Amino acid sequence: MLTPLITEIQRFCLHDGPGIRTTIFVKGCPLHCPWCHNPENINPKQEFYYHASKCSNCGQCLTACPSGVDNPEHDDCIGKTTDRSHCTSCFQCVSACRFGARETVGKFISIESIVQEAVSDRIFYQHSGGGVTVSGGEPLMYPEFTRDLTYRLKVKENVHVAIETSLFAEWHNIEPLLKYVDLFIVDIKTPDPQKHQHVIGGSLHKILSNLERLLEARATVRTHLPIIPGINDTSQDFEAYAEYLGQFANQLSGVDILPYHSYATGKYVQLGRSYQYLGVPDLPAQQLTPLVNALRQQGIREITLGGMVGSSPAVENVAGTRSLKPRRDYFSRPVYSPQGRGVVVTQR
Ligand SMILES: C[S@@+](CC[C@H](N)C(=O)[O-])C[C@H]1O[C@@H](n2cnc3c(N)ncnc32)[C@H](O)[C@@H]1O
Ligand code: SF4
Ligand code: SF4
Ligand code: SF4
Repeated sequence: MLTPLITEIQRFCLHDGPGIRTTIFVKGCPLHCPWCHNPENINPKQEFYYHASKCSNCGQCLTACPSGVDNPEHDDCIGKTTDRSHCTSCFQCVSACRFGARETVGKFISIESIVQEAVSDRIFYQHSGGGVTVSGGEPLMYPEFTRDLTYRLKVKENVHVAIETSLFAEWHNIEPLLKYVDLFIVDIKTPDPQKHQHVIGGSLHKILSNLERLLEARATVRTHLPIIPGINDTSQDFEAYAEYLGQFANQLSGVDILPYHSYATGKYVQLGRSYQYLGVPDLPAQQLTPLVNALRQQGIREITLGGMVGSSPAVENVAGTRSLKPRRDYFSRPVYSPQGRGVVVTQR
């Protein structure tokens, strides 16, 4: 069985499905969305973060590195650069660093341990209608692992299971999950097949065919539409999305519009990678009103800006994208949302 490295088991998540959830992030993805806010989950292998704020410039990592990064032509700590082309991922620099400025990303955790950690928050799931979400990276890159994990969570532990996926996978690896996954959250990154192939690196046809098969099988499905400047933010894109999804208005449980945000910029730097969207401002939620209207006209059951939040998807019914109010989450902390994150804008 191909087993993924895990980058995080994140508790008390409010944006990855209904209620309070634990989200499990697997490392590895067959696609490469250049705006991805989880860049640490794209490469399936272990990497390291370099935390500049903790670095004392002691140079121990350079001395420890066997791969020539302490060669005189490299006059600086490799962690500070975006060029790790000489790096062989031996992580001797991580061991050498006494200041915690270098940190490995991704570790193997047994399915038993993942399940144990996830079910420790069962009480919160029960009170909020939450559960566990498998995300990443791409869970379907590890079909047997995901099948085994969701089987144990659903059948043995009886918790609500969601999966966040691109659906870029073979149907025979998706079908077995129908028994164990309560909610499929499916990302449609552009309605344009050519752009999908060239920018993201996978077939849109395969993804949509899998989506339609899930709907035929009567799975519970929401779609995520990440709206990315220069990729899928024109009125033609919005119309294409609405026209396609409108065919399934009665079958989809909802559509979540995710405005582009740049909060992962720092992670790209820490991973020593360049970020193609550097300087691109976050997309204001107001700009997405035409998409909301186009989807609404097609009769989509529920539309949110930013995804589901809190104890129930039906948390609040806000008439328009402008009337964004602070809300209260499960622990009565106000949830302010400049982008309209998690606001249900329409429900039928
Ligand atoms: C990181 S992906 C992981 C799961 C799966 N690989 C997928 O693409 O759905 C989780 C969600 O984050 C969204 N996302 C990624 N980068 C984003 C960004 N910069 N702004 C807004 N949403 C983003 C994706 O569109 C997807 O809905
Ligand atoms: S060993 Fe750690 S603290 Fe010292 S230079 Fe390298 S990263 Fe910075
Ligand atoms: S992980 Fe890369 S940078 Fe660090 S010591 Fe090994 S080769 Fe050098
Ligand atoms: S498919 Fe998901 S995890 Fe993979 S690069 Fe795109 S957004 Fe990131």
